[in-house]
Amino acid sequence: MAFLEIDGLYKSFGQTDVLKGIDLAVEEGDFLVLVGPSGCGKSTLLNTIAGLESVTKGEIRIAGERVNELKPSERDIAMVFQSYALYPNMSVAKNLAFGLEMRGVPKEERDRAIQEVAEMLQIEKLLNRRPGQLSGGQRQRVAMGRALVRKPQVFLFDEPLSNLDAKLRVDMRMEIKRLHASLGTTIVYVTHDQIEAMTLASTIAILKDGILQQFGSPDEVYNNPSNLFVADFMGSPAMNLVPAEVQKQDGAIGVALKQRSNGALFLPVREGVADQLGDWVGRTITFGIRPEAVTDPDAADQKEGQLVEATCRAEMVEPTGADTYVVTHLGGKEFTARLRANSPIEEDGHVKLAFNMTRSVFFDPQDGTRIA
Ligand SMILES: Nc1ncnc2c1ncn2[C@@H]1O[C@H](COP(=O)(O)OP(=O)(O)OP(=O)(O)O)[C@@H](O)[C@H]1O
Repeated sequence: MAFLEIDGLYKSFGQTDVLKGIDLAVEEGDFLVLVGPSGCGKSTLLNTIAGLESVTKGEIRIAGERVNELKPSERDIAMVFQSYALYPNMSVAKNLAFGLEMRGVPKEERDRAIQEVAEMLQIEKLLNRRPGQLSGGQRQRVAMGRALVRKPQVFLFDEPLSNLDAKLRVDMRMEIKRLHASLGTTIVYVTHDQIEAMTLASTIAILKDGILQQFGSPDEVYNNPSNLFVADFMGSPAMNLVPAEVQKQDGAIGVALKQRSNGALFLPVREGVADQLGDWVGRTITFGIRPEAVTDPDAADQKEGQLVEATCRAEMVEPTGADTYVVTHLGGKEFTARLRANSPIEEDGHVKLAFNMTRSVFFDPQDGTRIA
């Protein structure tokens, strides 16, 4: 029995079906991130777990107990909202204490809990201020503190970092990760930011139009996407996903990617994939490979793979400091390779690339299902 279980969950608002049969289960101490584009139903799912929205059909269980009929206050959860939802007229200390006071926790115990949490979040010096006298990052800490003092069974976070600037987001992200590591409490966290999802999650649930697309570890969803949507959604810069014709050349099955100038680049597929692509010879599929799997032929992380080398035209070169992104044109689309910072690019703009076919994926272009 998992700690948090969601079985066949449906949620409709009037005629609008928002969640369409969600099944998932996480263990105690897991960090589950719900990710997906705007409007896919992430917040609605979180709100049903919190008890802020009723369930149309299906069941939610926490620690084996059905919670569908329980009020939010009876579920032993604490939620942190994007808007922080602090009481503007109360000091930080009072904001932290309020929930405990409502539950009748004695003053001494309250003070101890507040002190502990304030230290943990480094907000001891702010306890007498009001929310209006705090920066965005400090408000966010207080909002987290208010959830932490309650020591709930589950924390729910709804896009807690989206009002912060880029640098602060990264800092707070690390802080949340550290807190989770030290507290070990189960977390369900909503974001539309796939980098946040990758860095925080022990398990990721990717939603689209109220349907779960994939449920797995960050490594699984990144390296083994179950469909075209997940492949495209996860990763920045995005996976290269281009049309390619499956061909048989000299007995080898491979994909042919149209080049801008001269014909097509033929990439034989990795071992074990040829069988799955057999039925597709002569037809077009969607070929996917991440930019970091198209790189310098002698790059260290390429050693393990089945490499196919080719010379391509660098149409755009983007040095980022740590790496250099080279954009070429394959399959009629822009195609990005990630090279070392100092990789040689020939004077006529050509560059030698190694395609690590061990890391390639193949999709049905009609319905986006994974072929291999
Ligand atoms: N109370 C409501 N009544 C009617 N429709 C609603 C209600 N709440 C949400 N919806 C609709 O449900 C869909 C999912 O909304 P939800 O807020 O869960 O999406 P989300 O994935 O969290 O999006 P975002 O990232 O933009 O916050 C949207 O189309 C939204 O308009």
